[in-house]
Amino acid sequence: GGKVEKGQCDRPDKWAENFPVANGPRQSPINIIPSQAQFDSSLKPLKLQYDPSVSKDILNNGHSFQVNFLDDDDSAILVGGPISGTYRLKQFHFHWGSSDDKGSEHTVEGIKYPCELHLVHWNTKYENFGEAVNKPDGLAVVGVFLKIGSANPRLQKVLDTFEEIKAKGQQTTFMNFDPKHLLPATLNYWTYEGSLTTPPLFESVTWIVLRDPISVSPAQMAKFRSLLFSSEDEPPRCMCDNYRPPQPIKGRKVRANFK
Ligand SMILES: COc1ccc(CNS(=O)(=O)c2ccc(S(N)(=O)=O)s2)cc1
Ligand SMILES: [Zn+2]
Repeated sequence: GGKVEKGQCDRPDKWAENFPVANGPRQSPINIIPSQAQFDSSLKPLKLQYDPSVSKDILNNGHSFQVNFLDDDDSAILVGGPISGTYRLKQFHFHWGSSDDKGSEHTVEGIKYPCELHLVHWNTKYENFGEAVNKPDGLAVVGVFLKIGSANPRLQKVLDTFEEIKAKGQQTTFMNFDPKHLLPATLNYWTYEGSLTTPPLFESVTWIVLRDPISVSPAQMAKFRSLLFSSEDEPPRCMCDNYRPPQPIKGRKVRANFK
C-alpha cells in the first residue's frame, strides 16, 4: 500500500524465521504484574558505580541510538541486585513509540510507557562483551521507564546530539556523561531471566526493571522521533515504534526487592 511497509527483518512477528529462539522459554520483554511478583528479601540493593569519564560516543545504529562506553576496566559497573560478580556497562539505548501512548518494551499490568531506557552490562567472568553476549548469565540489563511529565534536563544532553546522528550509521563523540543521572531516586526493581529484545534474541539477560519512572516531556519525545531508521542516501523513515511487544512468561518467576 501507500504506507511504507516495514522491511521483513524489522517486524518482530517475522523474527522467528531467522531466529528460532524468538519462541524460546525465556524471551523478553514481558508484561509485569506487580501482585504476582514475589518479594525476595535475599535480593541485594542495586549498586551502579559509573565513572562518567568512560562514556565515549553516541551512534545511530539504524534501530535505535546508543551511547557507548569504554569497558576495558571496572570504571562503570553494576554489582549487587540479583547478580553475583561484576558486570561492566557497555552501552545504553532506548525504545519508543510513534505516539506517547506506546513505546516501552516491558509493560506493567498492560500499561505501556512512551519510552524505555536500557543500560546493558556484561559479566566480567567472560573475557569480553562478545564472549558474554550469548551465555545464560552473560548480560544484565537495567530497564528504566520514561513517563510523560516535565522536561528532563539530564535527558536533554542526549537529545542535543540528535542533529549529528539523525541518520543510520552517524556517530559523534559523547564524553563525560554520567548515566546515573538517568536513574530515578529509588532503585526498587523487578527481576527475571530473559533475553535480548532484538535479534539475535540471545537468552542471556538477567533483567532488572526499575519500578519508578523518570520524566520526559512531549517535546522531548518528539525529538526522539526526529531520528531516522534510514541512512542519509535513503528515503527518510522516522525512527519510532522500535519496541518488541511482551512475550509469553512460560512459567518464569518475577521477583521484587520491595514489598
Ligand atoms: C555477537 O555480537 C553481538 C551480538 C549481539 C549484539 C546485540 N547488541 S546488544 O547485545 O548490545 C543488545 C541487543 C538488544 C538489547 S536489549 N534491547 O535487550 O537491551 S542489548 C551485539 C553484538
Ligand atoms: Zn533495549
